[in-house]
Amino acid sequence: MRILKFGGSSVGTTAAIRQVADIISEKKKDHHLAVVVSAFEGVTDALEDAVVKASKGDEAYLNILTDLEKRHNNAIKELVSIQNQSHTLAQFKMMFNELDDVLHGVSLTRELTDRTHDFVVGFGERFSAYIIRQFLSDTGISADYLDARKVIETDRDFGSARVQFDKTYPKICDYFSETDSDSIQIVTGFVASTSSGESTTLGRGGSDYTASLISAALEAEAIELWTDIEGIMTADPGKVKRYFVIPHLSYEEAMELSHFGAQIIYPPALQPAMKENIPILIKNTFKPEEEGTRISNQSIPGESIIKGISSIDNITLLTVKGSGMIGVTGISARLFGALADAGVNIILITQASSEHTISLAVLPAQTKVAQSAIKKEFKYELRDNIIDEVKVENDLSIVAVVSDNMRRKPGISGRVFQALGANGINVVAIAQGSSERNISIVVDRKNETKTLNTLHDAFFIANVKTVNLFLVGVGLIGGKLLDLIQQQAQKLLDDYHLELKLAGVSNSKKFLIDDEGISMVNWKERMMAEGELADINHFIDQMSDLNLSNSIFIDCTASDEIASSYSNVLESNISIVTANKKANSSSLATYEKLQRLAFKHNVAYLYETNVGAGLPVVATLKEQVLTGDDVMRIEGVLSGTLSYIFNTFDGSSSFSEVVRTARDKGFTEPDPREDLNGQDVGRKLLILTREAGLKLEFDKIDIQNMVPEKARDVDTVEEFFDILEEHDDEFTKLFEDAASNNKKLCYIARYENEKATVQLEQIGSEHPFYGLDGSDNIVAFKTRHYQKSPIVVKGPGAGADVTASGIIADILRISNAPSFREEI
Ligand SMILES: NC(=O)C1=CN([C@@H]2O[C@H](COP(=O)(O)OP(=O)(O)OC[C@H]3O[C@@H](n4cnc5c(N)ncnc54)[C@H](O)[C@@H]3O)[C@@H](O)[C@H]2O)C=CC1
Ligand SMILES: N[C@@H](CC=O)C(=O)O
Ligand code: NA
Repeated sequence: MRILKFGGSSVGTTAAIRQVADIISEKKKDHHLAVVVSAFEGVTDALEDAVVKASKGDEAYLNILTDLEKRHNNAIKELVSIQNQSHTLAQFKMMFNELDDVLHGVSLTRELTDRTHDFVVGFGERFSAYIIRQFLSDTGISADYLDARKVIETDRDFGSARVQFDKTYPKICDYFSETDSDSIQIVTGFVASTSSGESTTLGRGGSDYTASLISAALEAEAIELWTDIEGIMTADPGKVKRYFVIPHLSYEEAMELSHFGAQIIYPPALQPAMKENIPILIKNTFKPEEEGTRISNQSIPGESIIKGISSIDNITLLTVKGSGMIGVTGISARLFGALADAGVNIILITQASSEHTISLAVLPAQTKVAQSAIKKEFKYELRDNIIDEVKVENDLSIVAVVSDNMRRKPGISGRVFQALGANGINVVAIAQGSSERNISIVVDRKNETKTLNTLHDAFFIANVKTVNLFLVGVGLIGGKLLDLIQQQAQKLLDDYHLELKLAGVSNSKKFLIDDEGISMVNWKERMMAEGELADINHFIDQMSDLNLSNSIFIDCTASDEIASSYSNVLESNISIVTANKKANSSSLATYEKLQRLAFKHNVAYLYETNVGAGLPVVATLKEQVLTGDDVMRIEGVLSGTLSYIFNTFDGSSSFSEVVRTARDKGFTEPDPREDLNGQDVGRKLLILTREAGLKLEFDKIDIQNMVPEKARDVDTVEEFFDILEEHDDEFTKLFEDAASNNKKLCYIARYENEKATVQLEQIGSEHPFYGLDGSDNIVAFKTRHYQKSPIVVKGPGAGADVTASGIIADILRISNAPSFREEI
């Protein structure tokens, strides 16, 4: 025997009821069935509303009745064949009249007892079971109507009646043994009756309870709870987008998940079935082919370590502490006794190992009651100051990670806290259930969703992890970055389960933030249509308000303003990847502050492309320093633009033309004067010295400026080029001078013996930099470990492709942090 139960949404429309009939006729091929049904969706609430209104003399209850009658009559007309319709309508009318009479009585007496209330709200199930039974018979499925009041007996505590198991089970057994087993019993959910036949109801989870009782009495092989969702999810779909259906849960896991907010089943209602080890299946009426969730004591092979993550979004934490708590036996017993007496429901308890403090979580509505219960119980201890005033912390959430496996697998909590730390989530309190079946974490309410997502990503690693990108500056480099991400998207997804999502974008005119993601193809049209006026502070505020896990801020501007807002980004626990050199080359204090902030907030601050574009220059130097090496000299060609210019310029075309070509190839800064005046190279040298641990300021670098005086202050780049043209001959002369010495021009940055210089030099063929080609950069680090033969990094050091790939490399460094992908 299998017990099927269809909830309100599964019988909400006649189309749904037809679907139910299909499921039943399919199932009955292989099983004996009993079917429990809820009232049509919304009917119980309507009955409740009507009876309350009637008791207040509000005539509007009559309208509710009219609607209810119409709805059920229409269902009969749509579902039941013509020849059976009038009989069914008449039978229904009789039941309905009974309801009508009671409500009329209530409206006259203006009195609503729990007993009448129970009687009225149970009508919905009687109506639906009756109509469904008629419909099934009509379609050729042999079915009987069973009013559960006949078989389920409760005490007389109307409103919260308790089932009398010793009476109920035999009644169910007797009833079923006397019925024709080929006929399916269509049972009214939710309703029961006292020994003298007065109607009662089974409370929350009512129809589930009915199914559970019948299954326990008949020792059914399984219960199937048919609803409008596909099963129990790994997390609340409203908060975690990448949830999925949990294939299997133990009874204890199901209870634990429900305790912490997953409202799919009401475990007390399923207790009778669990006691008899009857498997419970959660299935979707509208997608019957889906597997759903199975709750049983038989685990399935290959189950994930964690089953689900749930949360309670608003709780208050009360902390009791004081010297009077140490080593005094019975304090917790008194505390919890007092709270129990006051009717306080304690959701979570943690005790410091020092025994000095006990914290407990309660629902906000119970804070006051709990506080005064504690005050009363510890009146003398409070007076004598051996227990402090109760500390109250509001606006907190509890997130619980649930699994049976915790008892067997070490390291789960390590993984939880590593993932939280990596996302800058502050943990207010921690508790592990005594069952060792859950770890509960108390966090600020504003971090609830982020915590859920972070943990979901950390544990369900077979699933995709999303990294949320917030890009500021979509010019040459930013634009190329978006192209490259799209190009790599499939591979990253397939090989690394990584989705790079554009969650925010800004150019100098507008910005747009959308946690659902912004298309990397038509971001611009959307941003210009829907976006707000560009404002970096608003951008950062909205980005941090979203509080998404795995967020990275990417700066592809050359802007000082953007650079000066990095500290706000890091303080919002968001990592930064930047191609912009302005922050790292401003004051030493700023550089150091940003490093400190990143460390403090446990986020990444990466800027490989600041020097040598995609070449691994910064990373190489960082590693050397971290391994204890000392940098003695830094020497290099650090400008792709200037390298290209002096590798190409041979007098055959004018100097200004070569500079234009460098710009067109995407090597130059937005303003090429920044390259020619040595500022860009100076910044890079400064950044390298800082990475090497040297404390240098920009003004200590001696820089040779190659921009003609007249061109330095003109407003536009075009004006600059016009003036540069006038000076072409001077550059030709420089080239010819060098050539006459068998040398070539090379713009070299150098740091040695506390001296930093950036200058144009003539170098001969013996010089290691002589053979540079195109936009090549070269940098040589002479260190204590590498004195005779310095470490050299060489290759194209400017251009959109190499720079964009360098930025992606930084993004991947952050995304693949161990907390995200580590297996236990
Ligand atoms: N071109 C190259 O080979 C390399 C460039 N870089 C760096 O990459 C950065 C970008 O360079 P490009 O893309 O060539 O410059 P670009 O001028 O093509 O793009 C910069 C974009 O940033 C936007 N922008 C400026 N201020 C803004 C603000 N306040 N808010 C939002 N957007 C703003 C501009 O409108 C422009 O579209 C620069 O910092 C550059 O030094 C780094 C390594 C190599
Ligand atoms: N303009 C720069 C670009 C890289 O930082 C260069 O030419 O090297
Ligand atoms: Na680099």
